[in-house]
Amino acid sequence: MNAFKLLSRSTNLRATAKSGVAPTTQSLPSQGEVRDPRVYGRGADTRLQGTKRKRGQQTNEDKPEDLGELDFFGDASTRKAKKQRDSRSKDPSDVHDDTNIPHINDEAPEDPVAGEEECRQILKTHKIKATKLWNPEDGPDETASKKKMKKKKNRIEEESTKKEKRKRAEIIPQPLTHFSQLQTRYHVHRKVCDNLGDQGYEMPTEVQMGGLPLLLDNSGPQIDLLSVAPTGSGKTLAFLIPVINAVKRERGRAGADHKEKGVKAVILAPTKELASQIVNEGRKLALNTGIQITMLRKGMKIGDQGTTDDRNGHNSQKSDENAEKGGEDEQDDHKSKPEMVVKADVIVSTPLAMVHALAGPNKTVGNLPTTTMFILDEADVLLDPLFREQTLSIWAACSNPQLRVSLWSATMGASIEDLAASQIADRWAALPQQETKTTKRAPLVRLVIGLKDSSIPSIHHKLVYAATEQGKLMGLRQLLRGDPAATTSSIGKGPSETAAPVLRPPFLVFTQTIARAVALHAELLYDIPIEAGGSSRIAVLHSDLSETARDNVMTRFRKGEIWVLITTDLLSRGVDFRGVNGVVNYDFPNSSAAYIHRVGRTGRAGRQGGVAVTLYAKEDIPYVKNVANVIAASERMKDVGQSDGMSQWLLDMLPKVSKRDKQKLKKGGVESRRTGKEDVKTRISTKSGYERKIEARRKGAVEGSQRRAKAEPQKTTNDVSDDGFDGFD
Ligand SMILES: Nc1ncnc2c1ncn2[C@@H]1O[C@H](COP(=O)(O)OP(=O)(O)OP(=O)(O)O)[C@@H](O)[C@H]1O
Repeated sequence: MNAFKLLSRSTNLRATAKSGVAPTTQSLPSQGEVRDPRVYGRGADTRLQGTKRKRGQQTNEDKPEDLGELDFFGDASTRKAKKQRDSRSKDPSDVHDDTNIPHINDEAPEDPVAGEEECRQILKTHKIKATKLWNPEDGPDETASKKKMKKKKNRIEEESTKKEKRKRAEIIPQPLTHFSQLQTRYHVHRKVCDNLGDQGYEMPTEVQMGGLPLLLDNSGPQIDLLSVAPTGSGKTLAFLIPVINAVKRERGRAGADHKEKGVKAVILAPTKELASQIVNEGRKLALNTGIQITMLRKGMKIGDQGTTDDRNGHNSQKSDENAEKGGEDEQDDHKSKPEMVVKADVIVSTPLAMVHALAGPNKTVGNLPTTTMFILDEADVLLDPLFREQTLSIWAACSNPQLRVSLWSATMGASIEDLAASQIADRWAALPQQETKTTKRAPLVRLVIGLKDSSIPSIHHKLVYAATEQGKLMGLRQLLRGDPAATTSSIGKGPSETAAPVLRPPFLVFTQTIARAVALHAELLYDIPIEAGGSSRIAVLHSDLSETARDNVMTRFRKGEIWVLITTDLLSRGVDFRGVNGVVNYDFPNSSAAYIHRVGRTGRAGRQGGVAVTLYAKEDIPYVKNVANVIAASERMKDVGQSDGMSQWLLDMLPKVSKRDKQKLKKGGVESRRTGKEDVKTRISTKSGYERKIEARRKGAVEGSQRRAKAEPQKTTNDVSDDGFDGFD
């Protein structure tokens, strides 16, 4: 099948008829919305049987504190305090808070309250697991004193203390099985629920089923949360709904005239693309609520912030590998722009932009005394050594003792969890005595959806051995042609290779560095026939492009004008393209987490049929096992008969990846592909070494003659150039 047949099928019906390309029977993510956005237990009927309640009737069970029999961590005083808060917020005289106005969703389906056993069953079906990592009932938290243990023997004590302390008690939140329960059960502001309905959201995903009941409270989240949920499973809504509702509730209580100034919530994301996407989602949710959500950009300052000395100092440098790793990309030229003061309820930012916004004169660092919600999206990247100092300095700037923190990612290693837990504990320990007397420390809860740090089971994973760089280029060209052979996995044993799903545009291609993405783009630019749109169908996106150029490429890809987008890990995290049919790892990912996030750009919101093809060469073999293990785990979660299989014998044969190799790979990717380290074998080009040598010689000759021409007096036009160079042939 040639590229024309494949790529023109969606641009010219006649061509399809002529080319006879049968419309694909393979289900594809690009075929539009799916009814069931969940990853696990799809199609399961999660209507709660429980004890029926009359339509519109508010029963005691509605209020969070009335989940007494399920109340997994509040003691009597907490429940009583919540009851007082709730009754206050429902004061009929409170004209600003229209909680009392009949809600649009009063026609909502029955919303029975389920018993613990039924909840447990639903949570099990959808692989939702919530555990408390720390709870006021557990007594003083040793975490803060962890740092005092210095010697090795203490470390052994620490381990046993940590294990003993971590009484991981499973908690059973009442799952949110329909968005209408946001109003009937959690009194989420009507306008927020209307906006959710207007966007067509009906059924909560697993992270929303488990996360929203934990975070929704009329006075704002009452817990700190670590949430690990698969890529494309709706984490953004899971943290935006509680934030917007809490700001709206507070506004209602304070009354519009006395709207308290200052930023109420800070959301951090590792890249501008992701931050911009979160702002868009948030604005759609906050429509007509009066809530301001703004993305912090270079040179912006935050209004109404306090100031503290820059005791911590912070490192605001940018590094190239930072950008490659899906890091942020701000240049340090923010000083050149006039400062714009931002006044918003919710600020979304990359760490660097926020650090610059907080930096004051004479090394003072501003603080955010009114911020009570701090959200880290892609938290494992934000707390990775590359960003850690910036992220922790922003966390420290959130000085409000009522601060609630939530961390979100599809991958969150134990070290990140421990770092977050100790940061929360240390922060509490550092609060002034009078604060801790009047403020109750929040429980720390961990919510895991499915198998932690794994890839969604709906994706078809293919590991293809290409031996050399040239082999990878050939393999990619086969994929462009839609050649089924190109997705024949070297270590998979699909039901039959011909059944192996074919990679269809639009798809993403990931390379290790910006230079390689640019080179690959140049190499493939003319592979797509003019009739199918030619070079306009393929583009490259990386952090060295201007903001305008990046926005333009993102828009064209989202519109479906671009079919193949070559990029670096800049787009591997969080960025949501609903209709991406697949992902090609042209260069091997730097870690299993990078693999999970890259391939997670497809198969989002329950879409089926996504394909992930990973090309690997000889130099990648030492690292393949990590990715193969992720694929094997994902295959095991597939429904019976759906699995593409993973040859266990080959898995066992693959060399184990040493800790040192893992760290080296994570830090800079495969050595021979690093910028400036490439050699003839790994450089991306079909020009042979000989051709490149000739070209370089010619280029040198041209430069030499240009230098001589500048040095000598102008010759008359009929003089023959004495360097014998007569132009390119
Ligand atoms: N309840 C829902 N029903 C249908 N679609 C949903 C629902 N919740 C979220 N989505 C859609 O799912 C897609 C992925 O959502 P989102 O980007 O929040 O995923 P994520 O978990 O943050 O992914 P990642 O781990 O890659 O950041 C988005 O297009 C969003 O509109």
